[in-house]
Amino acid sequence: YIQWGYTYWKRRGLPHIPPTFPYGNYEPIFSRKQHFGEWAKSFYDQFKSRGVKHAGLYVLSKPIYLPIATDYVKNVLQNDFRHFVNRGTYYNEKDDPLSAHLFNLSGQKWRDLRTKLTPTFTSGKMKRMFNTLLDCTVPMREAVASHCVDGTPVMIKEVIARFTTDVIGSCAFGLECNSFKDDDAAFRHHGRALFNTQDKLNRAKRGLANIFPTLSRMLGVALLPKESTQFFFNAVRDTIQHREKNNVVRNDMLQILIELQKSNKESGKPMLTMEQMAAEAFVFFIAGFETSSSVTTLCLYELARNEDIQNKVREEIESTLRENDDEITYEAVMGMKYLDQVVNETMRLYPSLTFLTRECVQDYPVPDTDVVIEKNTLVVIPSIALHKDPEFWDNPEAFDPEHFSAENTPKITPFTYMPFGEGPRTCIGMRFGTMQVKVGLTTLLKDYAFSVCSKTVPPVLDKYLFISNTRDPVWLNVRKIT
Ligand code: HEM
Repeated sequence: YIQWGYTYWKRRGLPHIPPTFPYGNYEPIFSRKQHFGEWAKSFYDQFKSRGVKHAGLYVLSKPIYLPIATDYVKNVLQNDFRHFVNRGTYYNEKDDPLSAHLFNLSGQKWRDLRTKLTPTFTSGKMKRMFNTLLDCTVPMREAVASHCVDGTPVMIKEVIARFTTDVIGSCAFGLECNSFKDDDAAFRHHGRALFNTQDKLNRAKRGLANIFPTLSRMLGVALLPKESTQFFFNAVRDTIQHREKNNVVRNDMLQILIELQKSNKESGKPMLTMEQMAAEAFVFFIAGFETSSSVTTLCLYELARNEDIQNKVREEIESTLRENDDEITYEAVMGMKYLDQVVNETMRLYPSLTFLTRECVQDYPVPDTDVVIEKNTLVVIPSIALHKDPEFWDNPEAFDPEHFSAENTPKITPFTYMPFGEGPRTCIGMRFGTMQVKVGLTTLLKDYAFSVCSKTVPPVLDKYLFISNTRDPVWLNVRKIT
């Protein structure tokens, strides 16, 4: 029966690599030889060199569809999105209520919630949150300054993770997280717990849930640590109750959820439950702090290795701030063109999600072929492979912000650069994430110069995580600019 299962793609006439029992094509992930994104890239590269436009893979016995040609990628993510509405990630509303958030939800529930939450991230709302975000840069700069005084290298990844935790805690939950004052501050503690890859039981549960979601739901598998679920739920409930009781109004995402709730009530539309509100605030936290922190950290790492590029960004920051009476404003930060190029190039080389997924929700005949992608098939789009494909990028492994210069940007082939995903399910927090990364970089680079030190090692992806988090700490030397 298993052997027959392994002929699935052959029977459909799709190019594939012969699978072996029991892992299918998934052995390098089980033996931790490769990160999932690197694994998907290695197949993309193999098929691409054979001139193949799409292919099939097996995760254990589960068939996976791998589009290679950019028009096929575009069909899945955008043109034929109605066939691929779901992301195919695991959630369990009953046993793991905080997992039922926008990132994981499927079908109509996702559509309804996406429409409701989209107004949270307009540029007007971003401007309203800008000063809250700016306040969070003060302890970050103090932490970096202390290393200039004693001349020790700074573990920049931890400093930035504390900054983004404070930012999201403040802008999503309306709470001061104090990540810099207290090494084990609650939000930072739970943030670490959520990305802890040392817990073997949790790793096994995660693997089971992603490969066999229906069985896992039946078994009541919950992926979030119970104490973290309780912590985030209480934080949201207590804050909402406090605001309602004391008529407190703040410029943050929770306030936007509260206002949404009020307008739903007035117009007789269905209200969000407290669990749903907590799940949304939670996803803003989990999707927002680690992604932005990785991008900022890896950007500083690349700038430390490329002094000329670092100097050029700093010159732009200095001249922009000079023209702006030394004030860091939303318009000043978002208007810097070279900074934008540098951030884009960081996300090309180190996308936070090295691959995107979609689940087929109704049988899909692939245009101009005899192949039909069946309902429930998981589609994997290896964005990192497209980001580094030599057909689309000159010198793809080099950190070169000129890839995004005014001259080169119009030449970028659509669907070969997707740091925030693409199509209707693209990142909802893109504006906020970009703003956060750019504010972090502007406030640090204007006063401090970064360089590599003896402890700096090239970033290696943590193979236990699906997102692209670096396995080792990132150490840099820092010097105050006089
Ligand atoms: C630099 C920072 C960030 C990066 C690189 C990033 C990247 C991504 C990517 C690649 C996706 C998947 C898109 C797809 O499948 O097409 C995604 C989805 C998502 N992101 Fe972000 N993100 C960032 C910041 C944020 C922030 C700050 C928030 C919220 C405050 C956020 C909330 C979400 C949510 C809720 C989704 C799911 C959207 C949906 O399914 O409708 N992200 N993000």
